[in-house]
Amino acid sequence: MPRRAERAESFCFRSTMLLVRRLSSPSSSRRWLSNSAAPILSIPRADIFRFGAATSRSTPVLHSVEWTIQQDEAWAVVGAGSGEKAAVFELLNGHLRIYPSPGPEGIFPALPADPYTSLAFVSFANRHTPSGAFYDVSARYGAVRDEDRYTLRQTMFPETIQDLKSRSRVTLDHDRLDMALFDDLVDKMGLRDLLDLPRVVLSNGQTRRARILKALISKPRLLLLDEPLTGLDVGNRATMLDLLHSLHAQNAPHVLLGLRTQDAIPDWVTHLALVDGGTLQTGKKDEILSLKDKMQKAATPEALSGVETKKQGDPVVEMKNVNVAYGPRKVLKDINWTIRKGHRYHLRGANGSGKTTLLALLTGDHPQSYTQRPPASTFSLFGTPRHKLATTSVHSRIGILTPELFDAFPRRSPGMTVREVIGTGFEGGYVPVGLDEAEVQRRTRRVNEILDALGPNAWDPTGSYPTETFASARFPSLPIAQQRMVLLMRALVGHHPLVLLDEVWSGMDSAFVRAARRYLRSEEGVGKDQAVIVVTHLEEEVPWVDGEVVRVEIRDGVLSVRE
Ligand SMILES: Nc1ncnc2c1ncn2[C@@H]1O[C@H](COP(=O)(O)OP(=O)(O)OP(=O)(O)O)[C@@H](O)[C@H]1O
Repeated sequence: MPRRAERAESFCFRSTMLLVRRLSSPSSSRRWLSNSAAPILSIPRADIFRFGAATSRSTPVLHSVEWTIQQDEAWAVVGAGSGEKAAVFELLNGHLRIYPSPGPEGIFPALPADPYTSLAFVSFANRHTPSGAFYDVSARYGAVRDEDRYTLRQTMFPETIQDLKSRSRVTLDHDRLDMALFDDLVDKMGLRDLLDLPRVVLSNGQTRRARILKALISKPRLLLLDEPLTGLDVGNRATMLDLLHSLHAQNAPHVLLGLRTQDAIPDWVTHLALVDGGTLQTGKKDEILSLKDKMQKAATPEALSGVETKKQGDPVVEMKNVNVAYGPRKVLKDINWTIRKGHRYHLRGANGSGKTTLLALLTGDHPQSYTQRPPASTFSLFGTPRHKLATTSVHSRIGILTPELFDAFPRRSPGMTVREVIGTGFEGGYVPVGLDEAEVQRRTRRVNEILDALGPNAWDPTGSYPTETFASARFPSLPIAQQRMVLLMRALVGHHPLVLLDEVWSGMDSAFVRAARRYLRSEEGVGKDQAVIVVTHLEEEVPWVDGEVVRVEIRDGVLSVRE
């Protein structure tokens, strides 16, 4: 019997078709595509430059691009480097210069004269926080800012809220607004129960579905979705793919996906655009797949010795009967879990099942981490009851990378250098600290060691990116995949007793993932005196294989541990 939440979040193809009929019904105020026979996209043959870069002297971002998308085709852009895939989406969003110029008719023959008013772009490959400003990772648990109180429903219609108006990326055209469509999509995307909760409390997967919903209710003609499945659990992936397929089949809207080279390609995708080394190979799926296979080397983990999964190793964390509830809403229920030194854990569970909440307890960021006390419950970290530890002391003993930390990490221009960012991992803070000379030397050695292991040597295919250039680059100026890698180095640099890695692979292409997995499997990466928890929905992203890893699963807030 499927669980209630699963039933609520699943939908059948038939009901999707009803929805699609609504999306494409004649009562819709506008037709989806202004010219029904013309291609969606047409770039005859061109080089692509940044605006301001001289054509004669600069290297194009993408060269010799030749790409046509017909209305009955379904395309995915597959990127070996997320920076390069991002460049393709920049091109489609009109942020790059096309040479020779496509002329007044532009590159979207089937879209209206100003195509960008009918195109929506949602990316999960890149962070979407607009400024480099710091925000509080724990805001979700305390609703510290006024805007954190806005419900999901309110943020869907920002024009109803004065101070959200100016921040809305997707502006809703009232002419196109269709409440029946909104209601249908809310049900099909399993968001009904969440509509009146503050937007900030939504889990990652819930937030991602909400962002796609927001784009769809603006009724774009063309929907660009970069890595839409990132962070979605297996059930929600299938649901989302079915929905996108049905919408695409009716051109309501036409959907173009962005995928990483290691991602599975949906069956209904007919054509691929493979971006690699500044070139874009376009064509039928099978032809391009054979090229892709050559690029993607097998990433099967090597045999590993020394990792324990038996009930040995001193406890790093002990949880007995730990609970988290918001009023009547119970999110974690009687959690019993001993996390031990030397053990590697794979934590999984459907979207909204409680994984992030559990991690927020472990980092001490969740206010209810204080309230877990005997006799009702026990919660100790590093041998001390949590309520007797200062949160900063907890932070200084945990190496961590999560989507929330990735978004929150300061990026105000010009920002810290890569070396400085990695160095902040020793203390777990966000800024470098003053130290005595011996400690500076020790830390410098360790930072150099990790830069050798996970810097450009490990993932730059050209071999021409000096580690020192990378180390002194400004963190905010790096492409997203490299920023993730730097924050992974920050999480591992201090050899902390507990390492928490939540969805660290999103936005990372296969070369980065291979390098990171290899390092995590080595003694230099994480030692026998450390416990590591990896959170991912995808088995292939777990660095360890059966026998090396303890499987931990949360279902609706109930945790089970399989040693
Ligand atoms: N302050 C809050 N009030 C009410 N519900 C909350 C609050 N904070 C979190 N929740 C709910 O708790 C549940 C667990 O959220 P959590 O982020 O831990 O899920 P998750 O397993 O990490 O999901 P995902 O895989 O999508 O990241 C969600 O349904 C979320 O909406």
